Amino acid sequence: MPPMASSPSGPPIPSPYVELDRDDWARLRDQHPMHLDAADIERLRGLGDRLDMAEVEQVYLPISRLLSFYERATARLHQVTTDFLDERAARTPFLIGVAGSVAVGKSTTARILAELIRRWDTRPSVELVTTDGFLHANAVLERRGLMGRKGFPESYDRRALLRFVSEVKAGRAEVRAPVYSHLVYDIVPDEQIVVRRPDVLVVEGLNVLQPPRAHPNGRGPGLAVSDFFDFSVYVDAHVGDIKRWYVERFLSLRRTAFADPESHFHRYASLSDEAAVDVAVDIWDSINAPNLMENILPTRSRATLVLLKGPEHTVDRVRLRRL
Ligand SMILES: Nc1ncnc2c1ncn2[C@@H]1O[C@H](COP(=O)(O)OP(=O)(O)O)[C@@H](O)[C@H]1O
Ligand SMILES: CC(C)(COP(=O)(O)O)[C@@H](O)C(=O)NCCC(=O)O
Repeated sequence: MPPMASSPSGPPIPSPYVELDRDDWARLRDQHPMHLDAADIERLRGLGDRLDMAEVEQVYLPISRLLSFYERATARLHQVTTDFLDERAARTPFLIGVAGSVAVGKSTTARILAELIRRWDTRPSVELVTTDGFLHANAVLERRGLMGRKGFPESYDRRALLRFVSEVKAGRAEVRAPVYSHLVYDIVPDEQIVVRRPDVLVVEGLNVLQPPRAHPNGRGPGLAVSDFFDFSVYVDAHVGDIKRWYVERFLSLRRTAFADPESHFHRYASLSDEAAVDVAVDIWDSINAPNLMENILPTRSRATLVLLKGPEHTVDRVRLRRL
């Protein structure tokens, strides 16, 4: 059972979640078909992730089945509103948010969900956008003294991200998103992702479940990106495990991405293991851990579904919102 929220007075508030272990969750796949093979999974798996065929079948196929029910129910709900307004129903994309810490494996989760949805019988068109494209460029972050705060809410152009998501949801024919490069550690000038009225949009990023900001003129909070989500997933793990995955990934990146002279981290390519661990731990402790504790973890309770990973990077338990 999921923990009950404790309150300072009175009986505990019942949790809106039901928590299942992996075996019980796996049964909920029912007859949902598997269309991915080992090569697809290899292609979709991020560096350091342990995703395998069993995890896709036991964890992600039940999610895909649930999402197909949500998608149909959401379309019907939308129809109710347009009928009520006596308007002609315009198609609106189904939006899914994927949140969680740096190095927890959000991008693998987002890619696998996108791929499974593409293979539904209805063959929906699916786009995937990561929020790093909405980070301010390094030049702006430097000017504002925010280079050590990359990934914190204030390091993003939140208005542009909100505009992007709301325009896609409104069914705009063509909406553009900027592109970030992990290699150069900056926004790529003149490059954009063009989103053309997909049936489904997956939005992945650290801060996609952030609550709305207080309005500067005191008129109360405005809209948040998550207000446009029809479903959201938070990828969760113990902070000590995530830190270890971050450091291990940093060590492997020395031989791959950092070896590229274009890489922002190229100077770390030739570091010894000990020195590389020191650098990775320093970046983790000074940027990513405080961001996780202050900004990301507090948004977990806003997710529809929480995937709880064990020390081996595998999803061991699933928590689904039912209230
Ligand atoms: N310095 C880097 N150079 C190249 N690729 C990177 C670097 N840091 C992260 N990546 C890649 O970027 C992707 C997103 O990483 P991250 O934001 O940590 O999210 P997550 O691990 O939750 O998917 C991952 O596929 C990761 O391997
Ligand atoms: C680019 C990121 C902020 C992630 O962005 P997201 O796509 O989640 O919005 C993050 O991967 C990052 O680079 N953080 C800065 C500290 C570090 O180098 O790990």
